[in-house]
Amino acid sequence: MCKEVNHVSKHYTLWKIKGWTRRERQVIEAVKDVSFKVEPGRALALIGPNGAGKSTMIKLLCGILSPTQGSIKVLGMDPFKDRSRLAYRISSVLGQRSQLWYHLPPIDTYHLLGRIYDIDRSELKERMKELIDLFDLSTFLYQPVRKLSLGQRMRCEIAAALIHKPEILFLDEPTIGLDVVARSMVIDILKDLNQRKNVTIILTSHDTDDIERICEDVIVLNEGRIVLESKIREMRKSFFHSKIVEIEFAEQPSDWNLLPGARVIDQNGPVVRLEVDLKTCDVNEVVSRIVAHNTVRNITIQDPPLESIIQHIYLSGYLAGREAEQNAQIDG
Ligand SMILES: Nc1ncnc2c1ncn2[C@@H]1O[C@H](COP(=O)(O)OP(=O)(O)OP(=O)(O)O)[C@@H](O)[C@H]1O
Repeated sequence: MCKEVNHVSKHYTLWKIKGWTRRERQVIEAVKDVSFKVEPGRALALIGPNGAGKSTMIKLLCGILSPTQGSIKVLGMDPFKDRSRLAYRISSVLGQRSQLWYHLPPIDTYHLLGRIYDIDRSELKERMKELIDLFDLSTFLYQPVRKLSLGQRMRCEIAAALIHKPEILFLDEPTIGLDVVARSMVIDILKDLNQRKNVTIILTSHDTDDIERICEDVIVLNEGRIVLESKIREMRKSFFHSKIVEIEFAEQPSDWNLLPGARVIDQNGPVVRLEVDLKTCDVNEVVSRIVAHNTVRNITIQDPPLESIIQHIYLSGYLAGREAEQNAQIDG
């Protein structure tokens, strides 16, 4: 087992100043009784709306925070207590915590990290060459980090995280703010690391494209609790109760003759997008009726985007959480 999280909760305590002399204690339950396991070599996405507890969970797994309750084992160690021993075997790229020295060029950070991780000089040279080629860093390797673009900096940051060949890589929003090219490069590299080098990846992202391209497993958090733990493929299957039909009419449609269960979600001139609820109607029947009454240029039938499934899960998780809280209040 690569990671085991057992009934973990994390509370933050805030003190609100009330007047001149009084302080009021406020406890924020960022993670509530969370348990899950991750096998080596997997790629797991932690997703959820703002404030769901994703970053807190990543910080708990890296040993930056200690749990208020419960226990965590990463590679057989307690990440908080064995943080320095574990640091040789894991790595993290967390948005606000840069490993790169701001006023120095990335190459200097790489040499420094080589010393920190006791990497042999010739091995470090070889490793740096590999990473510089992989992330295409050569043109800005000697420029101070403060002069790099966001995309260049993120590539340098991930390369720095990989210098000691970690077995697990934690990433908090690795593609945020990157342009299409830099983003695609980062995604391809992470995917490759996971699939070919067997590096376990745990990431948080708000981007469904990142999630689908890099990860096979997903945990959805909402208000600190797990609301769904699944393989992405299965999540798609079990939540797909609709199809999206895009029709390009030869001229403005006169009679769509829509069945109950089909609804227009978007229209742009002669191009119309319908959502068909598969529980109440048959997509083929919807299409045949439209074709029988109109001249049609093109039809495509697609699954709805992963984003809409995730929205649905957030909403149902949110409602279930609210219901549980209300029931607890009534019982109490
Ligand atoms: N250092 C802190 N002190 C107090 N409260 C905190 C602290 N860090 C996070 N929180 C609170 O804990 C909850 C979970 O925050 P967290 O950053 O883990 O969520 P998140 O899912 O990563 O959110 P986002 O998607 O916005 O980054 C939020 O209510 C947040 O305000």
